[in-house]
Amino acid sequence: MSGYVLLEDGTRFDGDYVGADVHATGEVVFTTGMSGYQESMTDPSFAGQLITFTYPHIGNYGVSQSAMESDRVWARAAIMREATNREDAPDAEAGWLDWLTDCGVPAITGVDTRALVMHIRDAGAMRGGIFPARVSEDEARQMIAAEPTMAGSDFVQEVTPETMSVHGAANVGGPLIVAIDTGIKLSIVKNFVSRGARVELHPARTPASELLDRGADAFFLANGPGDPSTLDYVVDTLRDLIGQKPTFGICLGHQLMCRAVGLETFKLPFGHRGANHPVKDLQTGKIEITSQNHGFAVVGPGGQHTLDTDEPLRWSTNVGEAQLSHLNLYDRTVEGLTLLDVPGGTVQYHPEAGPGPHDSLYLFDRFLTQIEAAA
Ligand SMILES: NC(=O)CC[C@H](N)C(=O)O
Repeated sequence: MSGYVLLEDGTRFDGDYVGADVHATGEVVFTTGMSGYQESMTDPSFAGQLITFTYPHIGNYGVSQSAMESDRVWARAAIMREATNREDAPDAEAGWLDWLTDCGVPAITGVDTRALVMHIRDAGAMRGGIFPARVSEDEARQMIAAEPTMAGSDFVQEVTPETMSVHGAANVGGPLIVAIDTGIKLSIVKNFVSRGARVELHPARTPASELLDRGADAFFLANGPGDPSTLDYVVDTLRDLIGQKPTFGICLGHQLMCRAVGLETFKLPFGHRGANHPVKDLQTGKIEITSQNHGFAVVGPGGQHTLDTDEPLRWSTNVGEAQLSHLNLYDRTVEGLTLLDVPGGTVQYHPEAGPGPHDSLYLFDRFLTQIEAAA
């Protein structure tokens, strides 16, 4: 069956409709990861977005339960150059296209993804959709226009759980990490649990007083979808938590912690999504190849979107001194923050690497050591 991708600026790409026979609208973004298609589709940070895969052949090792980053697909659609439903790969429990269909998620193949990505690179990520050919371009345009823009949208409301859940065994004797679940990836939870920690995931609107009453050894701020500037309710909570116990934030959590200590966020033109982003640790000078998935970033302490220095800038905040810890070497945006007077830090990238290189797993060990030292 034929179908097409339409962007809000009228750009159209034709292809073959696969997966569920329904249309999808949202923000059209691209990821350069060469693997991890299932992890990306089930990462709650992709809520509200259609993923264009730059890797030209998707589905070649199937899907499996162990690659789920949450209990469902959050991305609204997959846009691909070529797709396969291969079911006989060593770890495959199902074929990629059968799985998308069962999950009710539409997808399109045969798309000139190179041209689509170059267009988004030049024009910026924008609203768009995929549609079966029976939907007229006029109807499609109206559906796209009815979609809220990503800037200004709070998608955390959509992905945050209604009730608290606990992960990891109580009898291991490890620390209790109390997390605000703005859409956490399961591989982050697994990284904490495999290091002996217990993790509580709390709904995003849980008041600080309740979180402080949990007897936490540390607080954690998760990844998640949408525009960080809409999440004042989490930032306010955080201001009460930072300084009480070691606090670590990843991606959306980094953006919210940076906001809590006085920095602002802005929308990147087309975002960072992939598993090959070089990041410099400003203290050691070491470069990590990182996994990334974000459309917003933190404005530097001097008000710059991109930093013209490799110095670990320091400035004072409401919780004492802070220091820039990491820098993106592609576009020189802020990649991390260390709090110097209270135990805490953040990274914009994904050390859990689900999917991606394992260069940054040390950050989980470092956090656990920090928790131990503060106990
Ligand atoms: N992976 C994430 O946590 C993404 C954070 C935020 N939604 C952004 O796009 O910048």
